[in-house]
Amino acid sequence: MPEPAAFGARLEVAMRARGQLCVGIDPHPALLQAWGLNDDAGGLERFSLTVLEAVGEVAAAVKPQVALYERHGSRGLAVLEKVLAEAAAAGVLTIADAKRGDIGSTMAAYAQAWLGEGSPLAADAVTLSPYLGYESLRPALDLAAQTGRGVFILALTSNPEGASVQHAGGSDSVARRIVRAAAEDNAAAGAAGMLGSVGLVIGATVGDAPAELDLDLAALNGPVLAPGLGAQGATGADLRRTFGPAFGQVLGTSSRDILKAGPDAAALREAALRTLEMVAA
Ligand SMILES: O=c1ccn([C@@H]2O[C@H](COP(=O)(O)O)[C@@H](O)[C@H]2O)c(=O)[nH]1
Repeated sequence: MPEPAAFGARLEVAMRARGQLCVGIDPHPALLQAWGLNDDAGGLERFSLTVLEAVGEVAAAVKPQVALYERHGSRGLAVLEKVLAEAAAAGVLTIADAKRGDIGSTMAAYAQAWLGEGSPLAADAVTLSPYLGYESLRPALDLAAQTGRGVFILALTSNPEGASVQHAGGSDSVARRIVRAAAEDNAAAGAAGMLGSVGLVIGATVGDAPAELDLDLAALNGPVLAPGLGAQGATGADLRRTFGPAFGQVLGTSSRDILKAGPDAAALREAALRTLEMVAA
């Protein structure tokens, strides 16, 4: 069977084959120190490539946290370019956690950077913030569709402060409108029986909010990236309770809880496998 081209289909195939786990690559200064690495570009590279080597064959995707590369300036971004290229060569999907969002003309430039063919920072998917208006993301939605890449749009974030914005609006909350808009984009693209490439971010920590806000995740027909496993306190049982029948669309994600097992690659891999078991249980 030829490899499906669109991101949603590629992610669905990876989740079926490997399970529903994305490992976050978050080179926090404290983790670099705990691994005996310098808080510089060299440390960043060693950290990131070790994580990739350890989990690249067991995770459905990896998610570099862009902020933690940006804090090292151009050298950090050069490391991120290398990590994205090595992940592609290793056959693991990449989600750049950049949370980009701006007016349309600037959004087009962000889209070219993270989703453009031949861009040194292009990932398989990027996280986007819709809080300048869902339609302001259109350049990224269009380019992702053209290049077979994907997006994850913040709907209900894992941090407690998110609710003040995302739950607002009564029975037709902000989050509900974002879910509906993403569903319409996936429906318009027609994913031929596979997940669409417009995904959402809904934290593993949000409890009953999807049901309380009447989010129609079946109609989304797209992937849901669920950060918050481990360090933020959420478990595999939380994922099942929060997402119910939509659990099959969910890609749980964990960073610090797995990364603290390093620098030994075998220990990192074991930590990822334990998290995978917890998600699957
Ligand atoms: O709602 C969100 C959106 C993104 N994140 C990001 O995921 C990781 C979580 O790291 P942990 O160490 O597993 O807590 C981090 O990069 C966040 O920026 C999120 O947590 N919540």
